[in-house]
Amino acid sequence: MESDKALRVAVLGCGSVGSQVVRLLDEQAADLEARVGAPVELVGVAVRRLDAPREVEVPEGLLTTDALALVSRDDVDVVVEVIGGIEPARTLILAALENGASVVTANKALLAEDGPTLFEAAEKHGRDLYYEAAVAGAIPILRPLRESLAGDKVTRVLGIVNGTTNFILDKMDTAGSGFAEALEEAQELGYAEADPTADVEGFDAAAKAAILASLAFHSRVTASDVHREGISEVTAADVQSAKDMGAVVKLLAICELKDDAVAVRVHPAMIPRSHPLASVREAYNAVFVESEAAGQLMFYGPGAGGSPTASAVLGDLVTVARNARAGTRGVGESAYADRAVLPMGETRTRYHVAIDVDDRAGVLAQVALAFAEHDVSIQTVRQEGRDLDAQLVVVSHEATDAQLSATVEHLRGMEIVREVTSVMRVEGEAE
Ligand SMILES: NC(=O)C1=CN([C@@H]2O[C@H](COP(=O)(O)OP(=O)(O)OC[C@H]3O[C@@H](n4cnc5c(N)ncnc54)[C@H](O)[C@@H]3O)[C@@H](O)[C@H]2O)C=CC1
Ligand SMILES: N[C@@H](CC=O)C(=O)O
Ligand code: NA
Repeated sequence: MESDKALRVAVLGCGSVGSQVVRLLDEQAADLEARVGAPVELVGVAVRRLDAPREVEVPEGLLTTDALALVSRDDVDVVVEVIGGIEPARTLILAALENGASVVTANKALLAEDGPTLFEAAEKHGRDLYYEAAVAGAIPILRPLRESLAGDKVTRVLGIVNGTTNFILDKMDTAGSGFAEALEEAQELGYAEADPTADVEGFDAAAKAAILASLAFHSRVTASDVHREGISEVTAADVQSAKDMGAVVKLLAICELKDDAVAVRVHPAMIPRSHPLASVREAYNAVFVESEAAGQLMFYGPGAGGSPTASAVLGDLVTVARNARAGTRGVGESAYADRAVLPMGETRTRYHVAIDVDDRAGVLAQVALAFAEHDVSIQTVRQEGRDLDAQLVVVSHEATDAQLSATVEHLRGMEIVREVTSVMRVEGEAE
């Protein structure tokens, strides 16, 4: 790119995020030009259907249904990929890089599945690949990990990284909404993925956890390395059980460095209401980063939605444009540490278990014995009597996940246990 020449941008996909990118490119044109030092010009928008209703008016002549032809044009400097999914997004990004364009993408699914192929292509062709929007929407979290903390040793990343599930859990907790009703609202607000199963079953959060862990621990972590549980099995009883013990249910992504290995997991967990993550409402996200020298850092903001996500895309676009004008590239992949991935069974967690039992003498002792047999120590027990049965709510101390799940299986097989009504991990001490 010559110093006074416009930076020419192609946008792939004009849905929730793409339409807001197109809007901001138009509305902020003067400021973008001043910040980059050259005009930022939209030269094409690839869509699936020319006549589909859109949230933004795309200038005459810019729409095309041939995304491959658009990225293959020799006058495109940057391709913004906001189609999502694996294919054709991967083919289009690789074609763009091969053709000499830099790429800005929000596609966590692709980065978590096949990031190395994209990074290697960017390296090979000497182009930038930026993806701040892929994790926690508008929140600047990848750039801090990649750049600001590059001199520190990150040991843990913990957060709420999926807006849709946080929105649903929040509505279940505060408004008593049903799951389906809350999901529909999240979809209407543009938070959910094209297939909301990706949100609800934790795939989206797992992809983000893989990206966070790769950057934090300088090692390649893919979606398949992440232990994943979604929120489809979180019941109103779990939400109530959490309430009863002064806690709230959140879908957490937890990336930890254990000696030289990494442990990465996504699952619902109960956290105390006094914990900072408990106050993360609606589609907001929050990420805690712990590092040796800096200590604890917290990043908070809108984690989903077209406009917040477009903010992160535009930020990357400005960076890529500045790099291009300076004839340089930003930092590439840093995956020099080839770390093993710790199996979930070896990860240390705590469990909350609610059990319906016969209300008779010795029951509590038998339940305590079941925990002891698996070497799991109990932190608290609460008992509520009913007519002929009782509910015991046990919160364990930390043990391996394998010990804890074996304890639950043991309880399920006991004659005095009528039903295990709620099992959930517990995270975070009250702050
Ligand atoms: N919506 C959000 O809050 C966030 C979304 N993202 C990511 O941003 C990307 C886009 O997400 P959304 O805008 O929400 O999805 P969306 O489903 O609203 O938009 C995607 C658009 O791409 C179009 N498309 C599909 N195949 C195409 C093709 N071959 N050529 C041209 N257009 C095609 C679809 O018709 C649709 O309009 C995804 O990777 C998503 O994971 C990231 C952060 C937040
Ligand atoms: N579907 C995602 C969108 C942002 O990444 C979410 O709900 O967080
Ligand atoms: Na982000």
